[in-house]
Amino acid sequence: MAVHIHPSVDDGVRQGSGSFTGGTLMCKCTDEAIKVGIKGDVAHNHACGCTKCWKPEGAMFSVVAVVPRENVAVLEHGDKLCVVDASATIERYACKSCQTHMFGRIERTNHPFYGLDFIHPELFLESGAQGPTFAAFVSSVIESGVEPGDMAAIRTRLKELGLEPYDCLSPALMDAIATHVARSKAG
Ligand SMILES: N[C@@H](CCC(=O)N[C@@H](CSCO)C(=O)NCC(=O)O)C(=O)O
Ligand SMILES: [Zn+2]
Ligand SMILES: [Zn+2]
Repeated sequence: MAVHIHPSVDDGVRQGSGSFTGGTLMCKCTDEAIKVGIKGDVAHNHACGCTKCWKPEGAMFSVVAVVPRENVAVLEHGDKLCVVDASATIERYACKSCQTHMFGRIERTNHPFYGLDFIHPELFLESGAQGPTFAAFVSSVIESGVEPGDMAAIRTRLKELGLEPYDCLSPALMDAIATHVARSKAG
């Protein structure tokens, strides 16, 4: 079985230039496209198998990364943005016309990732942003209809691409979450 993860990684993961200074994300509309400016490079770029992250047509995984929220600015056609699910931890701002998610924002100030926005680097008009380095919420693709029996091949393919598969986030991010929780409890 040929396993397709995401069009931007299926031919091999492209590493970032290491000197990416930011760029513009554009939605898929051919007319009046939304543009969002991002300052600086992305961090923690990963393939995400969860049901909530935006994926291009036909992709099994999303590719999503974080940037400081103050580095995100809506440049054009922001009137076309709407929040997909206001009850979600990450409020994802999508284009009303083409459904592309432009950025996801956490408003809960006590959340471990408060201050970071989630974006999809494939929407950059420029190349050179950091590439994905792991795969998160891999088992969650089953919730989108993937056959449980296909999971072994999917995890093998992710490893082959250098995207270590995890069923939640990477150890570094899980440690960051646990550290935040421990410090909050310590008051
Ligand atoms: N099995 C669920 C998992 C959804 C989930 O918890 N997603 C994570 C990762 S998104 C980017 O890595 C998360 O933090 N979600 C918070 C939110 O989406 O608001 C499923 O697949 O739906
Ligand atoms: Zn659009
Ligand atoms: Zn996700």
